[in-house]
Amino acid sequence: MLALTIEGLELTYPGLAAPVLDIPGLTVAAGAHVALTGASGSGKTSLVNVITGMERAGRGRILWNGEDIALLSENRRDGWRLAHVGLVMQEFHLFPGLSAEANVLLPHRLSRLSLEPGMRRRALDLLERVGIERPGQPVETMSRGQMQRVAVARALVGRPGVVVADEPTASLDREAGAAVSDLLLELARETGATLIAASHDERLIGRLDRVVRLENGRIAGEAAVHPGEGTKVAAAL
Ligand SMILES: Nc1ncnc2c1ncn2[C@@H]1O[C@H](COP(=O)(O)OP(=O)(O)OP(=O)(O)O)[C@@H](O)[C@H]1O
Repeated sequence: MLALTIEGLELTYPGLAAPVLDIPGLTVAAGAHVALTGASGSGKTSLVNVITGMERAGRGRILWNGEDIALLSENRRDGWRLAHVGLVMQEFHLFPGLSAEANVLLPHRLSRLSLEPGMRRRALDLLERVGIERPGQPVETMSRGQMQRVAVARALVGRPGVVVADEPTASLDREAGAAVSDLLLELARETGATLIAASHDERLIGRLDRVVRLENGRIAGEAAVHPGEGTKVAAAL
């Protein structure tokens, strides 16, 4: 499990008057379950991109268990991400022409000569737990909600130290959204993974233990959440 410390983060794009992210400091304890909330355009996806090393900030330190990923070369950052981060992005980045099962295993197949023992069994188990009945189905023939569930299974198969999810329930109906939230939380607990989820979904936010709200790229409020009070806390921030 990984702890995150952000120091002096600034992300700026050319042509914009103000930084898209301006976060002097933020810490997330190892094993914490944190919701990132905020209006559309407040910087949630940008923050997800920076903390996972997909975007390099102009300024600041992004420390995971003390290691500043901002200092790593692109190759080393890619390797670090594969080893430690389970990612669920808004665009799922699944490979058409491959089955659900092959998509779940693909990042690990690409990085290693052979899969770790048990990985294929775990992939099938995760797909079953997210309600994918046909693991052999090509992903391009799946509904958006099914693709989202495949992306969640892919993020979790390698038992990452941190799971970072950007709107992981956005394409799902109530029932499927609840199943994906359950799975994210169950697996994070099982493996002790830190979970950071950008979300508008009150049912997911309500089950995490801390809410951080962004406004114009800045932290506008944060609070611990007691079981069952997430919606109230998120609304009050
Ligand atoms: N490559 C870019 N160049 C310029 N501006 C950008 C770029 N990427 C993001 N932005 C701007 O940064 C701000 C934050 O965007 P971001 O996608 O992080 O917001 P968000 O909170 O995730 O929004 P949503 O909830 O709609 O996904 C927005 O004003 C967006 O237009």
